Amino acid sequence: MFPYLCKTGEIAEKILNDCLGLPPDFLKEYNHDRSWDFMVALRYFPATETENNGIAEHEDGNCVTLVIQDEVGGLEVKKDGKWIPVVPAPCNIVVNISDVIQVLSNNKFKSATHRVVRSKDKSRHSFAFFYSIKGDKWVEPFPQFTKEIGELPKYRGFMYKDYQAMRMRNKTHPPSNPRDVINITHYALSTS
Ligand SMILES: O=C(O)CCC(=O)C(=O)O
Ligand SMILES: [Fe+2]
Repeated sequence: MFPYLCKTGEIAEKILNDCLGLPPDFLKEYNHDRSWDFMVALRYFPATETENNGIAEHEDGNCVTLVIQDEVGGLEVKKDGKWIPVVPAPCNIVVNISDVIQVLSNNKFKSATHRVVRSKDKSRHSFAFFYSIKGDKWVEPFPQFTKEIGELPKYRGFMYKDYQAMRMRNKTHPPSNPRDVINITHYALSTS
């Protein structure tokens, strides 16, 4: 399954490359190492009377995420402030844009805000495949979305593994104030 999802990630990356108007294979050449890709198999127990949170609202920190969910559903994506259920269908793979693409494209493409809501009486199963980039890759807005079009970068550059380490720390040492959870805005620059 893993090699097929790698391949699917490459196809999604190619489509994004073309939709962003980048030269052919530009993203592929930037992201040629697959060693940081990983996958998780998740099980969500049924909601209780008082609690239905599966995974709270978040954006993924990688490049592109592929989600395969079972027929129970529960994945939701936020659009214009509203939560839209991603209705499960056999053989469907959900493709979520994640933070790296948001930064490289200088916000032209937005990282999908999503969450999982647990169903009342059924367990839910899903696979999430995180198509990533190499840890020592430098991430900053591409010139095609900044100086070549006269726009200021909306993020300062960073090493992918440093961002991942901070996200991991959010989990191992959750800050007491949710405001202090580190996400991609940590690297945001004021452009005004
Ligand atoms: O289980 C799912 O459908 C999504 C999981 C997810 O968003 C994540 O692991 O980041
Ligand atoms: Fe996610």
